[in-house]
Amino acid sequence: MLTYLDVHLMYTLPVIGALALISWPFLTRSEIFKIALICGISIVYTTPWDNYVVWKGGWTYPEDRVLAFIGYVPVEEYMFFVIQSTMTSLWALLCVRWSTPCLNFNYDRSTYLLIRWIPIAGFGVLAVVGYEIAVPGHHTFYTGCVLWWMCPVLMFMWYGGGNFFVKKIVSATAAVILPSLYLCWVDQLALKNNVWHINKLTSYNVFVAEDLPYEEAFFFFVVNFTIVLAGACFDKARGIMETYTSEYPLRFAINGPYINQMLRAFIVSEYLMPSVVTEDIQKSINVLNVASKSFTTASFLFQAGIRLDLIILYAFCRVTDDMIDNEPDINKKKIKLQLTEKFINELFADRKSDYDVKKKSHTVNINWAQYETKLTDVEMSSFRALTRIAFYLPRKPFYELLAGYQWDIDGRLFRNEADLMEYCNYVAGSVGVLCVYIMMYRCDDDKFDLLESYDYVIDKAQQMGRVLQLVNIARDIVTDSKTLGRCYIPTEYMDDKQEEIRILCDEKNPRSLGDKKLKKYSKRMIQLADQYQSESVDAIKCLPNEVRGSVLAATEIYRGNISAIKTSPTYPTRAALPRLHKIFLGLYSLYIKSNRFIL
Ligand SMILES: CC(C)=CCC/C(C)=C/CC/C(C)=C/CC/C(C)=C/[C@@H]1[C@@H](COP(=O)(O)OP(=O)(O)O)[C@]1(C)CC/C=C(\C)CC/C=C(\C)CCC=C(C)C
Repeated sequence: MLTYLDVHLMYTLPVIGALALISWPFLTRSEIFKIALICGISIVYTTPWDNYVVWKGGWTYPEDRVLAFIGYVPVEEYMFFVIQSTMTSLWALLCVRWSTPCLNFNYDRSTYLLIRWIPIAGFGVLAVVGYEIAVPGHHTFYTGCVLWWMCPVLMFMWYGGGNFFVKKIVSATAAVILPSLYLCWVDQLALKNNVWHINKLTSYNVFVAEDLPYEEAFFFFVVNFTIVLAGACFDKARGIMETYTSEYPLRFAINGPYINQMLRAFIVSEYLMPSVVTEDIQKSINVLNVASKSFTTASFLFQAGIRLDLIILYAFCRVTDDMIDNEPDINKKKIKLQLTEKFINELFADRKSDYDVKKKSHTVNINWAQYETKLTDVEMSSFRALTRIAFYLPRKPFYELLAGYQWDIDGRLFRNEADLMEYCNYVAGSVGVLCVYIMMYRCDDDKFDLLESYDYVIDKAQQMGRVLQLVNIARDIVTDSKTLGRCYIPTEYMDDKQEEIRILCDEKNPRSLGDKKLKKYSKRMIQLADQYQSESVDAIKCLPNEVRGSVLAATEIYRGNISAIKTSPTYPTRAALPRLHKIFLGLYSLYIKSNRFIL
């Protein structure tokens, strides 16, 4: 005999367990808060309704199939409120987390208002109709009860989150449909086994599948739609706060002021916010997508707020690097570097020391006119985007990055590994430090602070940056020579220094060195990278919990280039792992390898 508890033990709880296992790397504090909030609201809002419907005979439970009743409803039914909310929210997380929230903002006023008000009017009418037809004992009762119960909530949520939901319609629909179909199947099983009965007098007696009254399917779809919409409202509010940091300055925290800010962000219409911010972000994302498949793949493993700021930082680093690399005239290169330095000076003009950071966003006085004439659209966008996150970043790493660019302009050669490491520190150690600041500020724990381990972590983040830069150099010997006439190989590695430098930097014909030599140089730098990697990787355990797996995965995906070099019989040009291999490497690091930093 199947009982209601068996239904949970066999069909709902194992699914929640499996979904929790799959989604745990993405279950940040704010995601857990969101799910808990949805569960809490669902218990409070559904309890009186469910008791009312059972009292009026909408459905019944044989006493021998349930543990006990609280009011008119069995305890397993109360459990179900939490189970359905959790199951659908976890599944929705897996469906919708991949896109950057601000890209789902609708800035067009007229379509925004139509998408907002037409469904709200529809829900309003349905609520009234539902109330009218929810006559106890009548076959319209069940349908009517679902309508008057859910439609007012949908009206409220649609006001703030409807447009956001529509922009994510494909993933949001998948989030609604699959758990609804699954619950229909479980329900059908329970109905067949007499775990509960739907009253024939208060329903239409229309069956969508064998033994499954249409009202049951309708119920699951409507409730799951409400749960996914509630999640979308939360994500929209967070997206607004993380995109418009000046207007919404508070960091994530579970307290009154933050929740108040969140409500404001939920209510606000996206079209009232400046769309240029999102356009800048879109351009930064394009820069990343075009420039680096490794970091594009890795970026998806971070929660939306951290991902966004990492992308902004990436785009700034990439365009400033390209501004210099792609400019053939040496004098123009210098002018571009000066311009970037001027911008950094203006951006950090109010800092008292190299590592001084601000707690809240504030207006920065930048004379944009002088940049507009000299920078391209994409460059301007990445400069502007950085301006919105710079308040919590220190200035020193930016100056180090510029010092690295200066080395490139000067075409400096590296005599030995010490020179190589110094360069790597400038261009990538600096980036490692900035990544740590982003993760500290944007993580879901406003109390998180590195305190005692600060120097250690910063040191190791620089080291990890150096590791990735070494991989980059070991991979790009051919491209650096051919496109830039640059050689980053320490000259102490070379048998005939002058000749090889001539071939690489002047002749730009790296292939004439032969695969054997190119591979030899590459492998020496990879060895160095591996040694530093094993020294730095342990510091990951000092980072906020929610980013540990993602940081490991990001660095491992990039280091995957090493195996692409090693497994190639010749020295490949820009060796890279296939996309699927990168995804596998990322997931393996995220789920398995990172456990030693988390457990
Ligand atoms: C997930 C994500 C979007 C991350 C972005 C990280 C980021 C901001 C990278 C900046 C990249 C950049 C363009 C820097 C300019 C100098 C430069 C060229 C550096 C090389 C990067 C490679 O980028 P590229 O565009 O060439 O990519 P492809 O090879 O074409 O795929 C570098 C190799 C530097 C990268 C260095 C880091 C990302 C720092 C890593 C360190 C941490 C994350 C800290 C870890 C913390 C501890 C405690 C260990």
